Amino acid sequence: MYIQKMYINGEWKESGEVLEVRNPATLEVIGSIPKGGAEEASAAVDAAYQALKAWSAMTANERGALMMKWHTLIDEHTQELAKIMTTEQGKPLKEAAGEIAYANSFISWYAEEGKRVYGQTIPASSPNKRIWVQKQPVGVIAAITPWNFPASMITRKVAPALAAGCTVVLKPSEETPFTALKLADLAGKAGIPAGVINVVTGDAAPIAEAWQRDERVRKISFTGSTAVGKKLMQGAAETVKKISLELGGHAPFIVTANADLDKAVDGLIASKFRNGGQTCVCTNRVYVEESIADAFSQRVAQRTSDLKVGNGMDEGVDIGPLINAKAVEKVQRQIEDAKAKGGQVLTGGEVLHEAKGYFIKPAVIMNATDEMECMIEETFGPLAPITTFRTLEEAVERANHSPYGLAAYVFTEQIKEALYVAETLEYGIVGVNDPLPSTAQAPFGGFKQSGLGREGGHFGIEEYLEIKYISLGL
Ligand SMILES: NC(=O)c1ccc[n+]([C@@H]2O[C@H](COP(=O)([O-])OP(=O)(O)OC[C@H]3O[C@@H](n4cnc5c(N)ncnc54)[C@H](O)[C@@H]3O)[C@@H](O)[C@H]2O)c1
Ligand SMILES: O=C[C@H](O)CS(=O)(=O)O
Repeated sequence: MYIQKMYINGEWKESGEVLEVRNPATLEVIGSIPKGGAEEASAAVDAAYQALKAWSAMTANERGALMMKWHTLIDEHTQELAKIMTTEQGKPLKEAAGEIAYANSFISWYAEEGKRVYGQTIPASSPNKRIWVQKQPVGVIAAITPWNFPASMITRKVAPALAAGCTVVLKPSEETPFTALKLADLAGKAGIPAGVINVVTGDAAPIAEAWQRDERVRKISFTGSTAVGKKLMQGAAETVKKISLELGGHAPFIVTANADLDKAVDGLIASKFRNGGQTCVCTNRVYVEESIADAFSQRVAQRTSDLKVGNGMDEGVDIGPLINAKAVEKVQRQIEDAKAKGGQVLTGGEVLHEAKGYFIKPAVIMNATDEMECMIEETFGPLAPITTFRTLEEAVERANHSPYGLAAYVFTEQIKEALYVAETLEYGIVGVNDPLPSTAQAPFGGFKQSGLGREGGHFGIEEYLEIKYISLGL
């Protein structure tokens, strides 16, 4: 089921040592990947650089047609890919299949968008000149991706890059490499030429450092923690590489007294507990207008306690394991800190010791205060702290009081409230009565320390294009 080799220049490669990959639900070793390093990283750049000229010389239609063949193969292999994802990442099978469809939507969307990379003609100020602007591919792209969305965080970079005429060297997370390797296998089978997509597995730092030093790599596209993003941003300066950063988040979820309570409760459950709370746009703080706080919190607690925790391969499971022991410990630590600061646990927080995997019951805490760790530090797990507010101005001010600015949510049926909050929140993505705004046609990205650049929509392909101005003297 698992491809356990690196994909460089259209060939499967091993290297001396290996890294084991475990199933977070059972702790069983499910396979291993080559522990690639600087040498393999450089070989991948050789391949991508070699392939660049021919790939960028193709028309957008020709590249798009090959991307759609890849799309078809991914669609045909959805169940196999979903099973690979669930066993290496833990999310329930239905969520994994949903992610494959979401990942594939970037391929089909950008297969078309590549045909809409338009330039510009500009009226010259001199009669004997003609001036225009055209867009050209940036070149070799180095992509580094996280474990929480093992397919879509890859195609959200690779699809626009390929459509723009770029070639890619990719390092997936060592926690979830097998989905990436299967996607690369299907790309090769679709006829995407050798060297256009290369996947290097192994120790992140030496691979990234080799790409940072290599002048042929013209852009770093990273999705992951803010801490690592900052390191990559510093490294990119050495050779003035372009950089896209999709980093951490700490989403506020604001519920006003004018909200439709059913919508707001459903919305919080969806936004908070998707992927076990391990998404960058998961709600991290809940602000509820004082007058409805008790009713809202009790309903959220009931719905949360009804969520089924277990192995993602099992029917009816809503919440799989977290990715590792550190992730469970972080949620536990934040719950203990909240309790010590006056928080009241309405449900959840118990670690399932009887199960071998990294399981913790989803938790809801009332009487949260802004001094609690969970209200400041990204939880990246199934914990919903609820606090109250009296005025919208207070809610927005507290919601904006964060170094993060990725996603935020507001639930109200009052249009003026919705507009006021949406327009004053300092976040790159605002869901108004919508807990799941992410989609291929819209720009995804953050303000502040949540990142630089956008992925998705036409903004997403511009990240992989250079602007060239041509002036013709007559
Ligand atoms: N904004 C987004 O779109 C988005 C999406 C998913 C996850 N995230 C964020 O990612 C974090 C969780 O993912 P994670 O634990 O995989 O993040 P992480 O930063 O630990 O790892 C992300 C990737 O970076 C690699 N990496 C680790 N150390 C590195 C180094 N020193 N140099 C180069 N690469 C290195 C990892 O191997 C992995 O491939 C959370 O903060 C989450 O908010 C953001
Ligand atoms: O975790 C980060 C992902 O970008 C979440 S989403 O699936 O794109 O919403």
